[in-house]
Amino acid sequence: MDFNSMLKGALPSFGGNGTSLGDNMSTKHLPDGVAQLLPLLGGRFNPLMQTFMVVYEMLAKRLGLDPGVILTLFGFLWAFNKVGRQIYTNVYSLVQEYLMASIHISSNDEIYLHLMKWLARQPTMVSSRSLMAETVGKTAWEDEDESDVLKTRISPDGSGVYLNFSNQEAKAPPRFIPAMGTHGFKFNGKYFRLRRKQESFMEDSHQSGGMAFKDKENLVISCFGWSPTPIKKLLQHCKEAYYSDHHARTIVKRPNSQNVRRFGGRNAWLQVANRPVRPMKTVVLDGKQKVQVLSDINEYLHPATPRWYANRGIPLRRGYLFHGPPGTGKTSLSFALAGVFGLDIYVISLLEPSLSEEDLSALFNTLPRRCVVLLEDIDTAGLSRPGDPSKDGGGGGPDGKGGGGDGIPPNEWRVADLARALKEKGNDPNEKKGISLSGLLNAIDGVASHEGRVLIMTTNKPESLDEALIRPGRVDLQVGFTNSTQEQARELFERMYEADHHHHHHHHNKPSSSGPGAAAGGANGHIVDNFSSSHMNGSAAGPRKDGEDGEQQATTTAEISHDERLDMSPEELKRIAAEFADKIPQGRFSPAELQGFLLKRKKNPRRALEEVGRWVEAMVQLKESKTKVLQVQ
Ligand SMILES: Nc1ncnc2c1ncn2[C@@H]1O[C@H](COP(=O)(O)OP(=O)(O)OP(=O)(O)O)[C@@H](O)[C@H]1O
Repeated sequence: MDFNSMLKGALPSFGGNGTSLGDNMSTKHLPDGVAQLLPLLGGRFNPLMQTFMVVYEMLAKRLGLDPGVILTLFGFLWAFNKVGRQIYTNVYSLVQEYLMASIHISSNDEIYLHLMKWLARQPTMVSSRSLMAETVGKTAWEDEDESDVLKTRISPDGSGVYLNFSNQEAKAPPRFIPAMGTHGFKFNGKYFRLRRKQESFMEDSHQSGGMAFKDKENLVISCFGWSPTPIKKLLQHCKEAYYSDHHARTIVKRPNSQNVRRFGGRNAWLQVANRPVRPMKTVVLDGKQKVQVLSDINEYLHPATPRWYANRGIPLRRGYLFHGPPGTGKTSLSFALAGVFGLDIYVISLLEPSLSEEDLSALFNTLPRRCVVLLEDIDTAGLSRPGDPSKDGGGGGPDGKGGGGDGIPPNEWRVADLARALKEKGNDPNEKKGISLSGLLNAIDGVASHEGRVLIMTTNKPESLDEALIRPGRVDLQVGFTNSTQEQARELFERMYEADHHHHHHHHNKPSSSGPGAAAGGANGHIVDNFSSSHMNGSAAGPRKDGEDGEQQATTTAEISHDERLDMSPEELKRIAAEFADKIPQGRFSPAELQGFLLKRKKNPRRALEEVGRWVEAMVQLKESKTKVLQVQ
C-alpha cells in the first residue's frame, strides 16, 4: 500500500486556507506509522494535525535527520527503561530474598509507632527528600520546658497580666516521617532499608452493613546479611527510645472508638494520657488500708507467684473492689497504685454507651501481661443504658420535643424524627443491651484474664452489687472509701500547702484550670501534686487584701508563681491545718469537695481557715436543700 500517495490525497483537505500545506509539503519524512495515522484522524483534527505537521517538518529540516529515527530512539529508550526496571525489580527481589534479611511490621502494631517516632528523629531521615509531615499533639506535661510560652503574656487594659498561649499551635513544629516508598538509613554503622507500602482492602463492615475500604500499612525493614538480628536490635533500640521518657509516668488507656476497636490488637485500646506518676502520699487514706492494698498487689505481682498459684490449682488473678461515695479517691488510689508498680492503667467504664459484651471480652483479651485494669461503675452491669430505646423517652432529641415517633403517624413525621427512627433501627442491637451481669463475669473470668492482671473495680453503690460479682476469687480485697474524716481533712490541708517547703525548681509549670470543676473526676487526679509542687503560697500568701477574689489570684503572672514561699513555718501550718480540720464536720464532705475549696485559696492557707466556716455552713444547707448551685465557693 502506498501510504505517501494516500496521505497526499488527504492533505488538500488540511486547513481552509491551504497555504502552507498541500502538494508542496513533503510527506516523505513521515515514518510509515505516522503517515498511516493521518487519514484516520480525519477532518476533525485538522488544526491539531496541522500544528503537528509543521513541528514535524521543522524538526526534520533543522536536525537534518529523519524524525523517524528520533521516534525510534525514544521508543528504544522507553523499552529500555521498562526492561531495566523489570530487571532491577527482579534483581532487587532476588537480593532481598537471598542476601538480605527482613522483618515485616504491620501498622496495627505498637512497634510501628516506636519505629516511626525513632525514624522521625534520625538526621538521615530528616534530610531525606521524600517525607510525610505529621502534626503532633502535645500533652500538658510536655510543655514543661517551654519557658518561652511565658514570654507571650500580654497586658490587657491594666486589669492584670495574664498568660497568653494564642500562638502555641503555630510554634509546635510538625514531625517528619519517611513517606511511602523505599528509604535507606543507618543504625550502628549498618545500612537498613525501609519500605512503606499502603494497601487498601475491602472489608465487611458490620456497623454500616456494607463493604468499606480500609487502609492498612505494611512496613518492611531489611538489612544485608542472612540474619535478622541487626533488625531485631534496631527494633529493640526503638522500643527503648520510645519508652525512655516513660519512667515515672503512667500511661492511661481507654477503649478505642467502636469502629476502630474491631481491628483488635493495638487498636482496641487508645492511649488517652501519659502523665507523671501520682505519688501515693497524695492520696489521703487510712494508712493501714493503703499498706494492705500495696503489699497485697506486691505479692501478687511477684515473679514467683504464678508458679505458686499453678501448683495449687488456683487461677492466677486478684480482684479489688473500691467502694465509696463519689470523689473519695477511688480513681486516685488506682492511679497511684499503677504508678507505684510502674504499670499502665486500662480504664473501662461500664457506663460507656457503645460497649457491648463482645467488646468487653475482646478488650480483656488484648490486655498486656501486667497492667492495672480499672473497671468503673460495675454496679451498672445488668442495668439498661441511657441509650436504651425503652427508656429513651425521646428526651434526647435535639429539638427537645420528644417526638420520637410513638403515636405520631409516619406521614406526619418531621425529618428529624425520621432520622432518629432510622438511626435507632440501623443501630447494632448489641449497642442497646449494655453489659449484663453474666457478660461482666465472663469477661472477668475469661481465660485470658488469668494472667497477673490487677483488676480494680469501683462502685458508688456496693450494696447493689450482685453477690456473684464480689465473691472471693473475683474480689479478693475490698477497700472502703468514705467522706473525709477530720484527720483526712487535716492531711489534705497540709498536703495542699506544704510541698513548696521542699521544691523550688518549677519555673516552667503553668497554672492549670482550678476549682471544683477541675477537681472532680479521676482524670484530674494529678491536681494535688501538680499544684502542691508548683505555684502556691508565698509572698502573696500573707496579708492579702480581703475581698480579693481567689480566682484572680489563680491567674498569676510568671513572676508571682515562681519564687513565692509560704511565709509560715511548718509548725504554724500544722496548727492552722488542725484548726481547719476542727471546722470540718466528720464524714460530711468528700475529699474532692475539700480539695475544690482549697484549690480556690491555694495561695492562702489563712484565708482558707477564715472562710471555711462560712463554706461549711453553705454546703450543709445546700446538701439539705438538694440544689446544686453553690452559694459560697
Ligand atoms: N482520698 C483522697 N486523697 C486525695 N485526694 C482525693 C481523695 N479523694 C478525692 N481526691 C481528689 O478528688 C478528686 C476526685 O477523686 P477521684 O476521682 O479519685 O474520686 P472517685 O472516688 O474515683 O470518684 P467517682 O466515684 O466519682 O469516680 C481528685 O482530684 C482527687 O485528687
